[in-house]
Amino acid sequence: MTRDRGKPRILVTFGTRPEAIKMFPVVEALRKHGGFDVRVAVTAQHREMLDQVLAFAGIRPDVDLDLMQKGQSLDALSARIVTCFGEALDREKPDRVLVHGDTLTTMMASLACYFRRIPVGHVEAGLRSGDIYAPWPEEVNRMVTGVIADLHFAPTRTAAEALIAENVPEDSIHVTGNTVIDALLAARARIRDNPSLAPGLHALRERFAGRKILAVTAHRRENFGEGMHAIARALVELAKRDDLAIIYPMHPNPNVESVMRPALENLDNVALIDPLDYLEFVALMDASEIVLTDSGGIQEEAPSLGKPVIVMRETTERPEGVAAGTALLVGTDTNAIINETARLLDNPVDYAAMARAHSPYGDGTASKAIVEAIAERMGTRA
Ligand SMILES: CC(=O)N[C@@H]1[C@@H](OP(=O)(O)OP(=O)(O)OC[C@H]2O[C@@H](n3ccc(=O)[nH]c3=O)[C@H](O)[C@@H]2O)O[C@H](CO)[C@@H](O)[C@@H]1O
Repeated sequence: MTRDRGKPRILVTFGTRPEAIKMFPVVEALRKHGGFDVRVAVTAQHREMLDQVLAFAGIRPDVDLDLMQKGQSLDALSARIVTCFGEALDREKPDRVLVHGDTLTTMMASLACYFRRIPVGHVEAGLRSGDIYAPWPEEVNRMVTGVIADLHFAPTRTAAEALIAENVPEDSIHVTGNTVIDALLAARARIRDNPSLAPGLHALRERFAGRKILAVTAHRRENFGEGMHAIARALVELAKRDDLAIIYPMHPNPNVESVMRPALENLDNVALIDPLDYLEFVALMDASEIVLTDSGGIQEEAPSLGKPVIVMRETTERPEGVAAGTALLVGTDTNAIINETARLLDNPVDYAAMARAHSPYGDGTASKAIVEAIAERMGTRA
């Protein structure tokens, strides 16, 4: 390991697909700045889906802890992260660590930094649902990280206010927009320049030509059990419409598969497929009429593409989309999912009101703002 002499070392860390999507623009912006020795450490809390994003972003991690194990419990995984990431810190000796969001990687990496008095910058800080069990365990993961971090990059004013209400010093909070929009705009530009980059969708688009596409994802832990069954029933009912096709890239989780496969597998106008590469998923959202999801990141992305989002969750820590009129929080009530989707499909005025391409989550400049704030705090010149 060689140190880029004289430059402060920043270690960027993440472990899951959504974190990688939201952090690769930050890594790029730090490198572009030129004043930092930039290193990347992945815990690989999710292996395959993470690797796909790393390949797309052209990032080769400097440290790969490869921690994923089958059926990992939250406590065993937490213990492995704090121990192994701590050892990596002792080798890497960064001047600052950047973490993202609300995973176990986020919280346990922050804790390992705290034990060594290494300052932590928290990207996507200040999201709160107000309920420590929904989403679980993410709400507490991000709260603990917020207590340790000395730089908080809040994607929106609402997130900054949540931090201020928890007595986080205002001068440590920067409202930057969400880096997911930086990633999305980069991905969309790449596909528009070169549509052959998203080949997986061609066959599906041909199969469903003339139909309106609903893009669906559902895999949140809070929805396991009855929530998943209720979502499946709604999709079965919607699939009876012959003007529709449903494309559902399904998370490889038994709690999802065991419900969705029997319900949807044999329906003609439903494609239950493997998770898509990021570029393909962006192309799918772009090609769809409405997005139905319980995902966090997708609630942020779809409005930038002008797609109404039906959020199949009881609470959201992303209320900005609902307030801006681009997302509807419908929960997992079967009838509510069916009725709201049908209303949008059948009522062009309601649809147009939601589809106004307006994102409350930023304009694609979040990473640049984050790097400027770090450079200012560390007194680093380009
Ligand atoms: C409580 C909560 O909301 N927590 C969130 C949740 O993240 P999420 O719900 O956003 O996660 P997903 O839905 O898995 O990912 C979404 C991303 O993946 C892309 N995508 C999707 C389908 C596909 O087939 N191919 C893809 O490429 C898509 O465009 C988007 O960018 O957990 C994270 C920690 O795990 C948290 O940090 C985050 O707050």
